[in-house]
Amino acid sequence: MSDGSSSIKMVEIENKGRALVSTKPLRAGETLLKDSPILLYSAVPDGAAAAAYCSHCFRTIAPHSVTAVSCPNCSTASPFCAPQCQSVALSTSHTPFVCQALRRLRAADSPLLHHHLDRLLQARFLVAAYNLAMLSPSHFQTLLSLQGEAFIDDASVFLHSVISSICQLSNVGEFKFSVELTAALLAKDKLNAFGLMEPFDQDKERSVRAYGIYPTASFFNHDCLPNACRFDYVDSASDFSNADIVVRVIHDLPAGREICLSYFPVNCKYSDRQRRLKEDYGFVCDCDRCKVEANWSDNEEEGEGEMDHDEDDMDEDNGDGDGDEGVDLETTDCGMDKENDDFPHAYFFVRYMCSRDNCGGTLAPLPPVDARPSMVMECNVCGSLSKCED
Ligand SMILES: C[S@@+](CC[C@H](N)C(=O)[O-])C[C@H]1O[C@@H](n2cnc3c(N)ncnc32)[C@H](O)[C@@H]1O
Repeated sequence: MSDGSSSIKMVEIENKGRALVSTKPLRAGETLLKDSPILLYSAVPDGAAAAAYCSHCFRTIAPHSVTAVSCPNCSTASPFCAPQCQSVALSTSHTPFVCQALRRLRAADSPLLHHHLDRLLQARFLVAAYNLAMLSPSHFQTLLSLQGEAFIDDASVFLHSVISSICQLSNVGEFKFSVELTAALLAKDKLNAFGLMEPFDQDKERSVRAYGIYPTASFFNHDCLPNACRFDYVDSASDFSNADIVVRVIHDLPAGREICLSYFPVNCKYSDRQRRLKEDYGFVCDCDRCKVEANWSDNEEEGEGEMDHDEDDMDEDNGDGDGDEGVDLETTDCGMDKENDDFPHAYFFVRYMCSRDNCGGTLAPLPPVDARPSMVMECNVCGSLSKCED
C-alpha cells in the first residue's frame, strides 16, 4: 500500500466496494497499519472545553502549561501545546483562511448560532476540507476518492450557504466551489471519519475530542465480529503522533482474508447495529454474527449488554491504549473451546472483549516479538493489559 504496509492490499468485493485483505498469513497482534490523518477537526464546543486541547495535534494542554501558545490572530480560542505545533499549524491546519472562517463561526452573529452542535461540526469539517483543497490538491483528491456520493438536501444547501457567507470562495485551489462539492464532502465525512476519543474514564461517558480522515484506514469494511481493531494513543507518551491510529490483528489470519473493523463497540445489540449501519453507512449487514442473531428473540438480544456510545463515525473502541508495561496484569479467560460453542461469537466475547466495567473495548495481543506471539492482551478502549492463559 502507499503507506508502506505490505501486509494488506486493496481489492473490490461485490456489494462491499473496496476492501483490505491480507497479503500473507498474519499473526495475532501483528500491526497492519499506522495511519496519520490528512484532515482533523475539533469535536468539542467552543469555549472552555476547546481551550483544553491543542488546536493542531489535539493533545491535552495542562492548565498551567509553560509551553502553550495561542494563535496570534484569534488568540486563546486556538491554543497550541507548543511553539512547534503552532508553527506547523499556521501553514497547514490553521492557515489565515481557517483562522478567519472559524472566527466567523464563533462570532456573536454566526450563521450557526441557534443550530445544533452537529451542524457546527459539519461546518468545521468543510472549512478543514476546503483548506486541504487549497494546500494539498493530492490529499484533497484522496478525500474525494473515498466512499460517499453527493446528496443535495436541505442540510448540504444550508451548510454550503454558511461556508459561502463566511469565506467568499469561487474556486478552492483547482476545484470549483459548488453545492455539489460541499454535498460530496459531507458524504465523505459521514462515511469515513474516525472519532478520536477522550481517554477512558470509568465514571464518565466517553466523548469524541476530534474527528479525522485517515487515507488508508478508510478502506476497512465493517464486521460485527472484527478480526482487527484500532488503537489510538491520544495524550500518551508513545512514539506515535497524537492523532495517529494503529490497526492490529486480533487473532491469526490466513493470506487473502478480508480485514474488518467494527464501526462501533462490539457489544452493541443486533437491532442497534442494523439500524446504525443502515442509517449511518447505508448498508444492511449480513455478517455471520448478524445471520445468527437475526433469529434471536428480543429477550436474547437484551442479554447482550449493549453499551451505547452516541458518537458514531467509526469510533468503535478507540481508547488511549497507553497501557503501562509495568502494571500488574489481570488474567483474561482464553480457554474456551470455540468448536463446542453454540454461537461462534460467544468465543469472541469471552476472549476478545474487555471485562472492565463500562469499557466495552476489544482486546488484541501486543505485537509479536521475534515472530513469537505475545500472551499479553491490550484493550483498545481502557488500555489495560491482561495476561492470556490458553
Ligand atoms: C469506510 S467505507 C469502507 C470502504 C468502502 N468499501 C469503499 O469502497 O471505499 C464504509 C462504506 O463501505 C461499505 N461497507 C462497509 N462494510 C460493509 C459491509 N460489511 N457490507 C457492505 N458494505 C460495507 C459501506 O458502503 C460503507 O458506507
